[in-house]
Amino acid sequence: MKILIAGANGQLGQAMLRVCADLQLPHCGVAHAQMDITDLKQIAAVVEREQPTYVVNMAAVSDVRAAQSDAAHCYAVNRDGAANLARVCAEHSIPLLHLSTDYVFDGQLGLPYTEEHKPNPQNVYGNSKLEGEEAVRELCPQHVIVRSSWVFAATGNNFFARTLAALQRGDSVQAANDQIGCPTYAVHLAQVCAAILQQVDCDTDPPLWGTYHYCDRGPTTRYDFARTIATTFAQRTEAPEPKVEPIDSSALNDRVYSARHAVLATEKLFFTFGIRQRGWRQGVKRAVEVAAQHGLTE
Ligand SMILES: NC(=O)C1=CN([C@@H]2O[C@H](COP(=O)(O)OP(=O)(O)OC[C@H]3O[C@@H](n4cnc5c(N)ncnc54)[C@H](OP(=O)(O)O)[C@@H]3O)[C@@H](O)[C@H]2O)C=CC1
Ligand SMILES: Cc1cn([C@H]2C[C@H](O)[C@@H](COP(=O)(O)OP(=O)(O)O[C@H]3O[C@@H](C)C(=O)[C@@H](O)[C@H]3O)O2)c(=O)[nH]c1=O
Repeated sequence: MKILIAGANGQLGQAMLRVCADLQLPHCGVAHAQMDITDLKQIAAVVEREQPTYVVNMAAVSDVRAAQSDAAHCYAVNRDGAANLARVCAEHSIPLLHLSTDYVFDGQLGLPYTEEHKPNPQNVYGNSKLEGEEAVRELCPQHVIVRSSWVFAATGNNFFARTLAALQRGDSVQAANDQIGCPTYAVHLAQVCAAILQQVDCDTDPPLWGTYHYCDRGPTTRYDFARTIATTFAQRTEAPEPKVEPIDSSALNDRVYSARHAVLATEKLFFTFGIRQRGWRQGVKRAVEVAAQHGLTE
């Protein structure tokens, strides 16, 4: 077994490197500078050189607002880059594990989304990820697509890290209380990806190819998520708890943000692979600890 991780410098890529190292799974991480997934020849060369038995695609344009203002670049990476990886994987009969998002759904259902629900993306990022999924399904039959949501880690461009940075500066935080979803700790999601590959590697019959949902346990609002970060931060630093204010998404004055209810149902993953959800609050504790080790003001 050898896992090639594309997008290895991202928040999920970094978590995957750590999890593979902890589990002693042979792996090789390639960052954007080493393998640009928009370049088919570069992918082919890296695959020839590294001879992986699995490829994991953690490379993407994940900044939802930037995607909206540069759609061409977003489609080039999230759709065409995914298609390039799928082509090379299929040519070498290498299974591809590809990451996708709750943003393929419109967030209007009011119930957890299963893998059977019809996607209806509402922004460029969500649409580019849906078209990336479709390319993977069409071009690489041996695939696993994992959709997740609200991924966070101690560092990187994510809601957790931005909120923690604001709290450290002593700024008050406003967080949307009309967006419901499931935060997911990057390490938990990476552990799920590793567990899936380990089971696929057991050569199960029938094969387990397809689309699965994973998010951490416990639907919540952005407001409650931010409050939990604030409480955990205050406990860690023994400082008074900073103020977090609930607001409507409409008050953020950005068309990309709107009220949504996008909870992913994870039963298919459990019944197929036996993988249970971890709690996101446990992830927040861990991420605050990790941030502290990297210089959280105390
Ligand atoms: N963040 C979230 O909340 C969620 C993310 N996902 C999905 O999970 C996956 C990982 O996301 P996440 O780790 O959060 O995102 P990050 O933005 O943290 O990481 C993405 C990585 O991809 C790299 N990258 C960008 N363009 C290319 C390219 N053309 N070729 C190779 N690498 C490239 C980036 O490098 P550089 O910065 O140098 O360009 C970056 O290191 C993505 O597929 C995303 O859609 C799914 C659900 C939720
Ligand atoms: C600026 C601001 C934003 N918000 C909210 C609005 C918005 O939903 C969110 C923005 O944070 P993020 O950029 O982390 O969130 P966003 O870009 O919406 O996150 C998404 O990222 C992509 C990659 C995904 O795949 C999704 O699952 C989801 O996690 O925070 C506040 O609550 N308060 C604020 O002051």
